[in-house]
Amino acid sequence: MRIKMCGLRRPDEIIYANECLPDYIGFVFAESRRKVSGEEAKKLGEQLDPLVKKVGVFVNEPLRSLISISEEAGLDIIQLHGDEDDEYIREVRHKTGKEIWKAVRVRTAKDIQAAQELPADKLLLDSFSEESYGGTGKVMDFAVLDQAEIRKPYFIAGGLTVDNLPVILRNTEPYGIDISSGIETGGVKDREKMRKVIQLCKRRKA
Ligand SMILES: O=C(O)c1ccccc1NCC(=O)[C@H](O)[C@H](O)COP(=O)(O)O
Repeated sequence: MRIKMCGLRRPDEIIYANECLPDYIGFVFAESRRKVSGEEAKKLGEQLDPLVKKVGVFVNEPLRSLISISEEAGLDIIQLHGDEDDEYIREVRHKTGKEIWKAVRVRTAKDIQAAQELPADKLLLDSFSEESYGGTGKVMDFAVLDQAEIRKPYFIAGGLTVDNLPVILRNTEPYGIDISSGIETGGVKDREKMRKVIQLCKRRKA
């Protein structure tokens, strides 16, 4: 199972990622306390172990700006976390040639069914919140996953922590997990929590 750790924005957080080697780290380019610029992401990415892929998280970003950030930061994958539609996603693929993940803020199974008709490669199933598009630390209702016929590889996200991961992993079969708030203490990434998440997921792989 793949692991994405999202919202890294400080050099020490990159050091922690290099120590524990998640499959992906995410840079948030949307409005958020975790927001980084293309230039900051480029500098952080230069310190990152090349084994770890860089995912850029965007919310309804104007296409030109997304392309320019993607090039500057040397992103491997584009994660669309807003209300991006079929046409926009096709344009992103055409202009960047990158793998695309579409985030779904899940309320019902219908949200998932609708999103999997979009031309994205993978889905990232996140909790719904009125306040923010993502990174809320809110857990979704995982029962919804059983009501949807999910044909694309998907990540589960939203409020995952070292405490709830073992139970969630026992009851779901995702392609990967995505975690941000749950590996933070006082708003910054926590080396020990990052290490623990990797340990828990490896245990599941075995
Ligand atoms: O992380 C953010 O601050 C953020 C802001 C706006 C849009 C998306 C954002 N994050 C996207 C992610 O992929 C998060 O990892 C995902 O929402 C899960 O976050 P969390 O519940 O904090 O683990």
